[in-house]
Order: sequence, then C-alpha cells, then structure tokens
Amino acid sequence: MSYESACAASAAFASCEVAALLSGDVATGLQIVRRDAATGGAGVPLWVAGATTAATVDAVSGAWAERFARALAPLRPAASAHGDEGGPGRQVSAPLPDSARLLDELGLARATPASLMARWAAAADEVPAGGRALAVLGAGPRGPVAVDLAADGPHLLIDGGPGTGKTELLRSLAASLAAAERPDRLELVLLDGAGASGGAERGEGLRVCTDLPHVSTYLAASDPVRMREFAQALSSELKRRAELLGRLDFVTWHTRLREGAPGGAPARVIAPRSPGDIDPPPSTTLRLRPQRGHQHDDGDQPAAPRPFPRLVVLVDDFDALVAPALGSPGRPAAGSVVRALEAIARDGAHLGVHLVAASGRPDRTADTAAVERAGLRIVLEPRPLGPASSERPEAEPHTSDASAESGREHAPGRGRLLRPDDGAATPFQAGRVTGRIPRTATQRPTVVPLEWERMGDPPARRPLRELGNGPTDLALLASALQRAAQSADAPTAPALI
Ligand SMILES: Nc1ncnc2c1ncn2[C@@H]1O[C@H](COP(=O)(O)OP(=O)(O)OP(=O)(O)O)[C@@H](O)[C@H]1O
Repeated sequence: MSYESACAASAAFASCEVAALLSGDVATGLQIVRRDAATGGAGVPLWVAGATTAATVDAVSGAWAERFARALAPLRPAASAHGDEGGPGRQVSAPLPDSARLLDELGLARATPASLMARWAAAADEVPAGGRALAVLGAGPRGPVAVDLAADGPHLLIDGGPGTGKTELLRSLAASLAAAERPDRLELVLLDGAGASGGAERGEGLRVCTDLPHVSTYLAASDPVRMREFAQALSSELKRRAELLGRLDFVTWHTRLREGAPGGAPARVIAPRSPGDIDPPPSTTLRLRPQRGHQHDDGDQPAAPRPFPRLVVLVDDFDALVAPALGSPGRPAAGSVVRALEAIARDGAHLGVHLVAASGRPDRTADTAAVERAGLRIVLEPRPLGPASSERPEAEPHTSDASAESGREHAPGRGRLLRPDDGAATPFQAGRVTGRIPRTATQRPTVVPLEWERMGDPPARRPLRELGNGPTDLALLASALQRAAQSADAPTAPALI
C-alpha cells in the first residue's frame, strides 16, 4: 500500500494525529507517521513518516490493516475533566441528544456501592489532599461535559428562564458531585430560595436530594428564624475554616497535613462551633446529622488536626433571595442569607467552599458577588416550540443558533457552559436524575440506518423508556451511595444548624 493510498484508503485517518503505516505486498514493515499542521491539496492532511522502519510485524494483508483501522476509528481518548476530549484538531462531534440520563453520562448505569467506592478510591489517588469537586453535567457533542469546581470555579452560576431545568440541574450536580467523592471529603449544603418569595409549594425542590449521604443540611427559605440561624452558621463555618487554615489555603493545608505538617503548618486546633440553644427545627429545615457543636472530642486535650471536607453550597432560586417578593414569609431574613452567600463568593475559594447558585432572573442578581466571582457560568435555553409553530417567539439573546435552527423538541436542560479561559461555550443536554429507572433490561436490540459519513461518530443513545412507577435514578444512586459510605467508613459532616 503506497503512502498516499494509505491516507486516502480510510476516512478513519481524517481524525488521527498519529497513524501506523504498513508497507510491503504482505505488510511487514511498520512505520509511525504523524499528521503535519499543514494540509495537502483538497484538505487532505499531510502525513510525515519517520525515517526508519519502526518494527517488523507479523505478515498482515492490506485488507486486514484497513479492517483494523476502521475498528479503531470510532475510539476516542477518554474524556478529560472538562469533557472536551481529544484536544485541538479533533473535529468529530455528534448532535446533542434530545434527553440524557445522568447515570449513563456518569458511566454508572447500574450504580453499585462497589463502583462508587472504586471512584472514590481513584479520587483519593488523583486528588490526595483536599476533596474532589467534579461534576458531570450531561451529554455534550463529544461525550460527557463536566465541571471541576476546584480547578475551574470556584463558583458556578446557572441562569435560565422558567421551566428551563435549573432545579433538575442542581439536583444532578448534587448527585454527580456525590458520586465523585467520599462524604468525609465533600459536604453538600442545600438551600431552596423560593420560600423567600412564597414559592415553597412549588414542588420538592432540592429536598429530594437529602438522601445523598453527603448532604449535611437542607433549608427551605421560608422561616426567618431558621434562615438567620443558617446565615449565622454559614458565616461561622467560614470563620472557623479561616482560623484553622491560618495563612494557608485549603489544598496547601491538607497537603502539609498529609506530609506530616513540615514546618508545623496545621498547628492550630479550633473547637467546633457551638450553635447555642436552638428550638426543634420546623418542617422547612431538615436536620440531617448531629449538629457541629454537639461533636466533642474525647478528653480535655485538644484533638490533633484532621482533614475536613470541601463544602459546596447549592442554592436554587437565588434571585428570590436577592429580591424577595413583598409579604413573602422569608423576606425579613433573606438579606442575612444573601450576605452569608456573598461571603462565600468572596472568600470561599481559599477556604475550600464553593457556591453553586441558580437564578431565574439574571437582571436581579447581576450586581451580586456570586455573579461577579462565578468562574463558571451555565445558560439554560428556553425550549423551542417545534418546527411548525407559528407562535415561536423572537429568539432570546442566549438561544443558540443550533437550537433555534433545528427547532427540534428536546427536554428541558439544554444549555451552554462558559469557562473563563474558554472563548467558545460548550453546549450540552443536562442529565436527568429524577426520572424513573429506565426499563433497560427489557429493551430489544434496535436496527437503524447508518450514514457512511457518520460511521465514526460515537454510538447514538437509545431513547429512554421510563418505568411508570417505582424508584427514581436519584433514589437508586442515593441508596448505593449510602451503602458505599458505610462500607468505606466515610461519615458525613455534622449539620450546620
Ligand atoms: N434535563 C432534563 N431532562 C428531562 N426533563 C427535565 C430536565 N430538566 C428539567 N426537566 C423537567 O422540566 C420541568 C421543569 O424543570 P425544573 O423545575 O428543573 O425547571 P426550573 O428552571 O427550575 O423551573 P422554575 O423556573 O419554575 O423554577 C420539570 O418537569 C422537570 O422534570
């Protein structure tokens, strides 16, 4: 096979950076060739061969080599934490699916305690000091799209109009963060802000996530007394962390602790915050764990410094807290909660505390520190009304061209992720986590026509068929996480209030 015909033989080579060139009538000479930055005529890539034969291989035919190349062609390097696998020059992308299941995107279709513990063990190897805050959002054009709050954040802001899927995305984020890290290395605090505007009755909100073993505290912002306690507890937690860390940041402190504190870095031991006397919580607050102030170390001696978890505070309806409706039950205390959240936005990065906030009214939240300091932004798009619709409104400024042109019906949760160092936004379909467990076991094989030019694309996702009743994916994951946490002896942080 000549060099040119080897290049032209298979469209598979189009996306390769490096290829093996087999020569001889019955191919035995193996040379490694690299794609040059320049291209030959008609967009054909130039390939640069090494000077010498790299190896002599068992005799294989040209047909065998082509079959082998085609078998390799659909394979892609594993997705990076950013979900933009493949690096520069990789052009292969697939259209976004109309809906996505979070557990599929996480690679946890059958979430088992063993698979979760294996992930947590890998996280401890990859991020030995301080916890991992990595969350898969959903399906992107080149595989799962993920955000790393520790590396890319520290904070994430989600904007989207009514019904665009903000609450579901926050739930998926909570589930995804939990799947990536042990509860003793990652703590989640959940706040439903809608109560501040009298919206507590708008469904379950984030409360459905309270079975995740990582969730220490849940608050619906409708009781001013509890809200003030919550705000005070958050502020105290920041202060406690600041005193504990001294001049070090969260990761450096944990690194020094792991290395036996050379230089005496984590010398301070700060007592857990005492919450004082608090009445039994009303139904708007779930006290999920023993309170922080009720955890005492044995004896009078101060305990040795111990690692403590990253903390992610997830807030739904942040705009309702910033501008609460007149007469709403949470209005009198909304200001104190917002001030505590703003302190996280300003100082959280250094302290291992992250804010993830969803806002339905970006005009109301634009001037907040949460928006100014959000390294990561997600914009969720309004759903198209369908190709034939004459009632289609003027495209909103943040509606993507692709979505507007296709006019295709898709589930809520269609969004774009914007990273600060990344000019282009990454489109994705958010993975749903509160859908019923799909009936995958009874799905028959499907036969679909496959166009030649799409041969190298990742396999199309099957449409989901959900059980009419029964547990949700979230319940399935939460139960597996609970068992994994128990087996791994990974306790949850005590509740804030
Ligand atoms: N990724 C998704 N896949 C499938 N369905 C979704 C997805 N996200 C949301 N939904 C569905 O869309 C509807 C609205 O979702 P959700 O409540 O999360 O939107 P929202 O933006 O928070 O709405 P609101 O502005 O009223 O608070 C719900 O019925 C939900 O189940």
